[in-house]
Amino acid sequence: MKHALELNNVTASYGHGSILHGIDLAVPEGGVTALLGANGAGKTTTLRAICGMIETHGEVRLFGEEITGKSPETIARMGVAHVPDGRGTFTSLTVMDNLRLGAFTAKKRGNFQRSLDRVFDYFPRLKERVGQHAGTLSGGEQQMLAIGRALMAEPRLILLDEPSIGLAPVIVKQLFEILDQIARDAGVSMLLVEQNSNLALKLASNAALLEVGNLVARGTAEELSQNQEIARAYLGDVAAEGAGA
Ligand SMILES: Nc1ncnc2c1ncn2[C@@H]1O[C@H](COP(=O)(O)OP(=O)(O)OP(=O)(O)O)[C@@H](O)[C@H]1O
Repeated sequence: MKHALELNNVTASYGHGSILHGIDLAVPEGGVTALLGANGAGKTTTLRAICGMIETHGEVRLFGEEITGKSPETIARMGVAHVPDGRGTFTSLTVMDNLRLGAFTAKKRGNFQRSLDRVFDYFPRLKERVGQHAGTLSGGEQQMLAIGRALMAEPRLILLDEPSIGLAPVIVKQLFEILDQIARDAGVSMLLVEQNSNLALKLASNAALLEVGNLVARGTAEELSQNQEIARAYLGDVAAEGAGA
């Protein structure tokens, strides 16, 4: 199987003591992989390590090419788009200007209008609000904008950090349907960090579980859903009753 992303024995730190203790992880090309784990397990840190934002050792490969130690700008230009937790949109800029900034790394490779049309197809709400300041959007709209901005870069891999956080269940449902659509037809691979494990495992084809900086389980989303121990710890009682029964 071809991999969009591979992490081999990756350690990462914020300067004192390692947070990731030698993790191995793979994201198959064209699929969604969920990275699960409790608060503080190191999920966000893993995404930052992939993006080149923190000190990282071991081997990070993007479509086979080693990117360990490269700058965040280089990694972005190589096709990685990061949608951070907290969304990271520029609140004082309009929706359109945020989308323009997203296209910055795609200038040579892409077609601005085609990308914009595609983003508006996925998120018609953004088209209705092109002139509005991002800071005045609802939480769901801001998340749409963050994902739309990532798509403007025409990425090969999107790293999504807790897209569901702070959103009402009905908005989360809509958002995940669109993510599913994007994964199916945009030819992009995704690594999805989510606290909402049930939701993540429905969208993902593969999943991995982090516990305090160690990767303790990997497999298909179905395998992880069926694992009784994981179901008890991360998926709630109902799932635990169903798993392994
Ligand atoms: N900028 C930082 N400087 C120092 N330590 C940090 C920094 N950011 C995170 N950490 C530490 O790294 C560990 C992993 O944090 P991380 O944010 O990666 O976890 P997480 O799995 O994403 O958790 P959550 O689901 O709560 O966001 C935590 O112990 C945290 O305190």
